[in-house]
Amino acid sequence: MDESPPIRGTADADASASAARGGLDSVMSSRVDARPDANDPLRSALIEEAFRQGRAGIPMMAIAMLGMAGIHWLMTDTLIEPLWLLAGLSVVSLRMAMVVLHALRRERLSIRVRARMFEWPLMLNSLVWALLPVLVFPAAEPTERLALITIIAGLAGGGAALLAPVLWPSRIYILSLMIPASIMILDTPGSGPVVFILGLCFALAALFSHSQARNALVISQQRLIENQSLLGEMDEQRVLVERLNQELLSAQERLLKHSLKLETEAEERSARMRLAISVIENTAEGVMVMAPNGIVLEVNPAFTRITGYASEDIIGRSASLLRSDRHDDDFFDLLWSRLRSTGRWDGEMWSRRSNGEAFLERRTIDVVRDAEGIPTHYVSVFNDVTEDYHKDQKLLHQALHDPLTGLGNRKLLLERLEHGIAQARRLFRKFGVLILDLDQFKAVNDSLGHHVGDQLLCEVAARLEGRLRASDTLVRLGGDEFVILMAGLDRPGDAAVLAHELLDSFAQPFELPSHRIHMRTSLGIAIYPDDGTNPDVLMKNADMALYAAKSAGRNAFHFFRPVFAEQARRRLELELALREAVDRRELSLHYQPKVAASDHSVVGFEALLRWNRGEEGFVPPDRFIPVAEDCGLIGQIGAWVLAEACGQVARWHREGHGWQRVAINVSARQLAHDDLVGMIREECGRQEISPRLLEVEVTESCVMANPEQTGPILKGLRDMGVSVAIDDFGTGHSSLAYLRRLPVDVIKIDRSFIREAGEDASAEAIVKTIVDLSRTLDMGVVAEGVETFEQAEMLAGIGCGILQGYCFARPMPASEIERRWDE
Ligand SMILES: Nc1nc2c(ncn2[C@@H]2O[C@@H]3COP(=O)(O)O[C@H]4[C@@H](O)[C@H](n5cnc6c(=O)[nH]c(N)nc65)O[C@@H]4COP(=O)(O)O[C@H]3[C@H]2O)c(=O)[nH]1
Repeated sequence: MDESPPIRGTADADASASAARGGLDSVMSSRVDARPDANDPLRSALIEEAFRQGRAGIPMMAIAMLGMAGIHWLMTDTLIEPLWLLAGLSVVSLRMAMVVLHALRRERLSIRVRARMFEWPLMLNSLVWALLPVLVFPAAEPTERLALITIIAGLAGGGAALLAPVLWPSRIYILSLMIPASIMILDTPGSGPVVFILGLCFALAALFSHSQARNALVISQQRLIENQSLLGEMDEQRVLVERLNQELLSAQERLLKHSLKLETEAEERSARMRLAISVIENTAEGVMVMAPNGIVLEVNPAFTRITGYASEDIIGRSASLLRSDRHDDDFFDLLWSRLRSTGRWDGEMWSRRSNGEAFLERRTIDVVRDAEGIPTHYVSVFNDVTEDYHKDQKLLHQALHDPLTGLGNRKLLLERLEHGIAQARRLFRKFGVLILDLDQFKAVNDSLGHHVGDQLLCEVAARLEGRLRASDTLVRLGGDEFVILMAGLDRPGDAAVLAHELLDSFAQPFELPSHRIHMRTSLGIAIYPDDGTNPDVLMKNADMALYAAKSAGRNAFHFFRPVFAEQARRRLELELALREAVDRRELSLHYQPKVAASDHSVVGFEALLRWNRGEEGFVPPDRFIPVAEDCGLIGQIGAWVLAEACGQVARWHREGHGWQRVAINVSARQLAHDDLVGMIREECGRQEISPRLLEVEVTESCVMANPEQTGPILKGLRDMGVSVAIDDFGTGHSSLAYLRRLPVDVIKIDRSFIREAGEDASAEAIVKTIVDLSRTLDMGVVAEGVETFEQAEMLAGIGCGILQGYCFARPMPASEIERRWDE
């Protein structure tokens, strides 16, 4: 068989059809399938058509066979016809089986197999038909032959149409029917040659009509295929279009969603933008946006509020307009280099407002860059911290300065000391520390009130400051203590010069709004590095020098001497021992009688404190009482003295000695700090003795230092019945006006006057004056330190009623008193 025409696309379908119409050759060249797996839709369609037409032709074929065999068999009654019929029907069955098989398995079979399934049974069928004339004609009658050939011709004609889908098997089929029959009829008498020729002609006509039918079928199949292909393509296009439509729809949907999202985002962005703008507009911090060249592009209202520049005054101008002269170029170089390297600068800087006023701002500058990282803007956010700065400065000043005088305080002193020492060490210079303490300042404070005391301190501070160099430092340590640091000393003598000047400056009284006050001062001086190389040691040594100056009689200055340290050490030792002495009961009271000048009878006793340190013997009260006063032990000791003396008075009274008063000594500190009146009342209550049996001796200097404070206390004592005596009278500077007003019962003339009275007429005159004074003031008078009978006589002569002294008895323990006076 020839090659079947290739399947053409839609574009050349018409050309293919005309080619098919154009000639038998082209049609003949179409065959069912020459290649095993050729994917040939035309061939496939022709095979399909062949099977389809076969479904109608094959039953007809079976009927024709039955008819032919039946007719002839009835006439001849031989076995040939049944056998032929059997063979024929077998072939027909085979073809039918192929038809069914094809219908069922068509999809899985190749075109070639499908073609063979149709062609080969057809060839067998052709053979069966070719045998029929050969088997039947020799014995058949002429009419019978004519009838058979007519039927055969009919079958051949029908096959020409029905077998149009296949080419050569159809032609073989037609020729197999017509050629044997025509040949076998040739010897038929009469009509044989004519029928022979007619049979050949019919065979040719059948072949021709088969070609025509096939040609038409091929063309129609091709068109059908083309149409189907077109339909398929159309379907594909439609599917494609639908898919595209779907994609378009979903793209539209996505686009819609995206645009909605973009719209939402744009709305959100614009809302955020509005919010950001409103934040920037309303923030308390100044905001300034600058171009990379420093030109201001935008500012917010806070900027205007802080700097005073309205936006129209600053926008378009250089930000350097705000620059103050408080930073040098190095500052700004550092700022820009930090900004360039890190993208941000933050810190504090001084800027200038539009009115020229400098202000401190805490500023952050950020670099804004584009996608390529090139700076496009600088955004500066700042707030005015000038007020905070001034507050901090004020706090710092407060932390380092004395609020009353405005001078530096202890903290500043330590800072300056450290700095001064470091500097002196570096420059190999000396450095002076002068501690200054006002003499009797407490008296001013107590007598005139703290307000006046404060005024005095301010005046003192101002006077001291006026005497110092700028390089010196003056601080107030607290109370009435001042410290001067003298930097850059060449020799210690320079400090002495200043000390002299300062002492001299105190010669003039201080004029306060309501008072004129004479005030003196004492100074202690320590020199770096001679007297110490660290602040603590220098301060301690200067303090010791001050103590020495005060001990030496005040209104003086002292340089530190190592001996002071030794004295201080001993003092400290004494203090520690005294603390233990109280616990160890090393303290005791001795009693010295007071006698009547008239008959030397005992009228009372003075209780005098004794400290027996065992192996070291008795420590004089003059040594340890100032220590007890300084270290605060005097309160505890005084309470013990009071209790002990009251207890002794109670015992003596219980024992019926009948002695009168016992005097106890009370220090200035006890008067100032303890509730003396309450203590005595309580103690008398506890011992069940009358306060009238007690006398309190207070030194004249203590009373006169602060008569306003001591006056009420003494009055309280007197109101209770306690007798009040002024001790060491004549040594202090008693104001007669005060003395008159003070609630005093007894004046004790200091023993120094008594001692001198016998030798010095003026001393005797003083004693007489005091005695007269006491009489005038209606006070008792006691002469202490009476050592001789001459003194006793003289005192009795001038009217001194009571005498006390070694002349009569030394201070002695209570047991000794009892033993001597009981005798
Ligand atoms: N040269 C000489 N001295 C005589 C004579 N008669 C008495 N004295 C001494 O004179 C001092 C009198 O006491 P004061 O003037 O109150 O002076 C006392 C007093 O101010 C203080 N004192 C003594 N005991 C106490 C006490 O318990 N409390 C307080 N706060 N001070 C006391 O210690 C000072 C010294 O006391 P004392 O050493 O006991 O010295 C006593 C006494 O022993 C004499 O004829 N010649």
